[in-house]
Amino acid sequence: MAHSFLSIENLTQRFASGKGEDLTVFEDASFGIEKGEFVCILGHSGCGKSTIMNILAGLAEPTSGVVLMDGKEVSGPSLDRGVVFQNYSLMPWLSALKNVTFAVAARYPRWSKAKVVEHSTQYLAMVGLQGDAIHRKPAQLSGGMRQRVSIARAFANHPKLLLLDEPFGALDALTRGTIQDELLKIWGGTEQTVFMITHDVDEAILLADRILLMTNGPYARVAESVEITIPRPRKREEIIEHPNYYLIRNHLLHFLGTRSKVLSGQRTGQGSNRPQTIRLDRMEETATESEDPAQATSLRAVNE
Ligand SMILES: Nc1ncnc2c1ncn2[C@@H]1O[C@H](COP(=O)(O)OP(=O)(O)OP(=O)(O)O)[C@@H](O)[C@H]1O
Repeated sequence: MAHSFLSIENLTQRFASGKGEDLTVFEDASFGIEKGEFVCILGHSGCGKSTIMNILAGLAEPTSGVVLMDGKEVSGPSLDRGVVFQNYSLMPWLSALKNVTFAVAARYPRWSKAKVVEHSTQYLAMVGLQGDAIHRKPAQLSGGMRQRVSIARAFANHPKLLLLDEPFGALDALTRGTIQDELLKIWGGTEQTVFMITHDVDEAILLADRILLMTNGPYARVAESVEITIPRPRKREEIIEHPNYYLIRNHLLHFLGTRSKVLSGQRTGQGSNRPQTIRLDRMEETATESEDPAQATSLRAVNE
């Protein structure tokens, strides 16, 4: 089988629980992400999303299994992988601009100082930060502004893979909406691949090409890969009008509400656990033979 751009192969994570027995967070998890894809992962608290993210970032080692990016094994952090966490992780003693230039200068050591500043300023402007604000230190910025700085910093470095761990979790709904739009705009203009953790079903539908659904832990599984069959560009106000919107949303909510528990702890035996591909598309079905509107729902499950 040809490898994806990002290939997660038989990833297993166990932690010593302190009571003598190990905690198996997930076992033999396998999935791929293609170049340029925007993939979100949804699952209940504790199922292992951040653990997967940390392994992808090279910040943690799995108990067994490998992650390949462009065919090469991921080990240790790299400038090819940009990470945005919920808690901003900005350097408090540097201005917003310097937080970005610091990273850009490390990524492009041969660039002149002027070019580094120009490039960084441009990315800050893309997330709506300009003028006096970019010379302020993180403590003098609002939470939303700080999060914009970390997003600008990550994007300005053109990582091949952008890892976002609940990047908008701490923001109010309005700011969240604005930054989601900015993120889509920047991502749309680049070749970047995005992997994002979120707890927000609507955010995932708005942003993702595919949503990975995890069952509850321990022995959590990435059980499904749900395609978002809503064309881009997507607008927050219009997306809910799309015939597939509630179809997909209900499927996700049902999984999170019921099936994530039912499927939890079910071990599928030996070998890699690949998610089932789910494609829900009312349009496909209505465009073909179905005459009964109640039947005009296509649910195709394809084993990868
Ligand atoms: N270093 C560690 N040592 C022991 N157990 C750990 C460690 N890191 C994570 N865990 C456990 O592994 C499980 C998965 O944790 P993880 O943070 O990946 O979950 P999550 O899905 O990201 O949760 P949340 O949505 O709440 O952030 C949890 O039961 C957690 O307690």
